[in-house]
Amino acid sequence: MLNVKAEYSPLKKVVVASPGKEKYRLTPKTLYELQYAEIPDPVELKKEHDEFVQKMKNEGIDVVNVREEILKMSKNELISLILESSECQLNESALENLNKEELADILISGLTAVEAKKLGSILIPEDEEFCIKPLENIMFTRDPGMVIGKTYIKGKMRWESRRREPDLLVKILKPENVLEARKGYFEGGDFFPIDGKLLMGFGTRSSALGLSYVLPRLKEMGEIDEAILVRLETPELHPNKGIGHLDTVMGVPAKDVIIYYKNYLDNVKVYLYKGSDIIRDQRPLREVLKDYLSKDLRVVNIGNAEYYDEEREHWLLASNIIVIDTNKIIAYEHNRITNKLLEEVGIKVITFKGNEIIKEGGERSGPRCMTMPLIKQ
Ligand SMILES: NC(=[NH2+])NCCC[C@H](N)C(=O)O
Repeated sequence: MLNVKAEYSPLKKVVVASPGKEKYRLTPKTLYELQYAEIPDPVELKKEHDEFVQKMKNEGIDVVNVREEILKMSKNELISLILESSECQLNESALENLNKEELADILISGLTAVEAKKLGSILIPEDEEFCIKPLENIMFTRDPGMVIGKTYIKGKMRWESRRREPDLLVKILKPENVLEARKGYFEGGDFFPIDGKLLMGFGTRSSALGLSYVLPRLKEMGEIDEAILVRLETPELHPNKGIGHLDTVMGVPAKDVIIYYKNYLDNVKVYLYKGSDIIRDQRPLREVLKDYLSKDLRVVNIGNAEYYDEEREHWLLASNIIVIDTNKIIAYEHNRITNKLLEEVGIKVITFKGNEIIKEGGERSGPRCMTMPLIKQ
């Protein structure tokens, strides 16, 4: 049973995806289309992710891992998904000889032309191609699906390399109430439920069309009555540089605390979805949020809004935290200034090292991106 009340509510059940063989398939040639900026050390990366997951388990959180859940699919289901995803003509009976672990791994980590040839003859002049591209970003479970109240929203991904993820997650998680985002783009990194309302970024990853499709439907379903919409601006719409999702520029660690990239957010346009209208609110986002979060909202500026610290800790994802309990979050260790400011306003910050995870670079990612809450109340 799904239930997500608010960004700042205690986390009870969450979806993650451990990194695996797909991370060994990044090369300078494929980085760009797979939305990466650098090549991480896959061994250290896995250790960092394991430590992060362990820290959630230590807090008694029920952690669902995509890599384990996918094994619950039948062999036939796995094979038909592989055939659907493949750009090459694969030999079905060779696939039948593989075990479930191997099939699941092909779906997530992809299939190179060399591997495909081992399964039967394929005609291809170059070996460096993928018959099935790796789901390089599956580790960022936040984005392809999201829960608000009891409704699961099946996302719609802006960039090609992630377009298989929403379907796969629905097949794995089998949520009961699914609202599918059918128009524009709609991604979880922009999506912040706040107790019957929604705070949502758009313009870089999610789009205005995505919002105009999903919001009225959420309202009809009784999951929201209003929404605060933040227009994200980026110098260049590019799959792996510049500003990405809303969670790369702000966080809501408690009902009365926000983490805020001031230099950027004070200049973005804010709209309110009320009644059946969308109207511009001329105030800076931090003022608007006082009406929705708390009159006594405390704003923790990234890097204390000191230019060099602010720019560095923004780039290293200081806003990208996961709330695990009331006034308790998990954050990257390396954002020391912002973390200290959070402690000073009464937030307990549990940290972990993410030196390889952060090399994803691209449109930036951190603890929030690596979690999809199923129960948060
Ligand atoms: N919610 C997030 N900030 N997710 C970050 C995802 C990073 C991933 N490389 C992408 O560009 O899709």
